[in-house]
Amino acid sequence: MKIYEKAPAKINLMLDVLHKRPDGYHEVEMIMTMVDLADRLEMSALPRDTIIISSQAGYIPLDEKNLAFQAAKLIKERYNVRSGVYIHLDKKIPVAAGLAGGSSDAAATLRGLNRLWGLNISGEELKKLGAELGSDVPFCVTGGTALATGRGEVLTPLPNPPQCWVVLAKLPINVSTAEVYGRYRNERIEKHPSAERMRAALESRSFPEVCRELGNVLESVTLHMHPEVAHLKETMLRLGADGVLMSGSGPTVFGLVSKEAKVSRIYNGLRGFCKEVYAVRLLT
Ligand SMILES: C[C@@](CO)(OP(=O)(O)O)[C@H](O)COP(=O)(O)OP(=O)(O)OC[C@H]1O[C@@H](n2ccc(N)nc2=O)[C@H](O)[C@@H]1O
Ligand SMILES: Nc1ncnc2c1ncn2[C@@H]1O[C@H](COP(=O)(O)OP(=O)(O)O)[C@@H](O)[C@H]1O
Repeated sequence: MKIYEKAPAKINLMLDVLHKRPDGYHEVEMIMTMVDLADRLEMSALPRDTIIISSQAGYIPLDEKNLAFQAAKLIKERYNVRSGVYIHLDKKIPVAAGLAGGSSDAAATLRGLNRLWGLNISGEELKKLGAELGSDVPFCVTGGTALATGRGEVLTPLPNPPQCWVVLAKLPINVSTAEVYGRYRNERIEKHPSAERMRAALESRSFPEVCRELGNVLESVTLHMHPEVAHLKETMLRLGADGVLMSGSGPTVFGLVSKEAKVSRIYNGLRGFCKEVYAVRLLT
């Protein structure tokens, strides 16, 4: 039997950092949603007690460093599963981009193996397992749109944003999430984004208000280290995007666009100097 799971990318509509915790993580307030840019996972049972990962992407680890491997190992150990699994990852989400590709693969592995091995693990339990793998994994288990607090694992469902186009652009820069959080300083932020106001914008289903409330305090770190990301943001706005923001710790920048007619202009304008550009819909 083969099980297929889709692992979509997330974007952060707002991200605020409250303070650093004694455990080294940062207390955050984020509103996240999914976009229709997804990895695809194929899982099949193996008679031998082993986990094998393959991928068409040459640039991700295929051993125990892979988050899908870690998810499979965790579920096997916790539920005493003796059979093995072969997982093929068809990677479409750019890696280390602020789009939670690895986290979404881990979440899809948890969902898929729950089905493959008939374990009947509840959604709540899958989220708890996910939190052991990474702060963004619990959100990726359920998807939709949510307010994430704590270190990202405490979730409150919210209404989806009004449907629109999302243009994503990633410069060939590597950004480490740990380094960005490590360099973050609260006192450098003039105006923090507001989870309350973004929530109100989502509840009133107002696209202009969603665009107005976009904000991410981690931009203060990544844009300082890589000024070309700020240039990318400006270009996207100039080309006509309705709202523009860096996702997560970056470096991917996304633009929200309501009118389809504008999308190809923005896409083509960006392709001039950025190789990785995607035009997708929100996953609502
Ligand atoms: C910034 C965000 C925004 O959605 O996403 P990405 O840019 O990674 O996609 C997340 O907070 C990232 O979540 P995730 O990528 O799962 O992080 P983890 O693996 O749990 O942690 C990686 C490292 O980031 C730091 N970290 C992460 C989360 C958090 N709330 N505080 C932190 O300080 C810690 O140094 C940790 O060792
Ligand atoms: N299945 C996976 N897909 C992508 N990256 C993975 C995976 N497993 C482990 N990684 C590693 O996780 C790191 C973060 O990748 P990713 O989740 O794509 O980024 P981000 O946290 O910025 O959204 C990368 O350094 C990558 O090598």
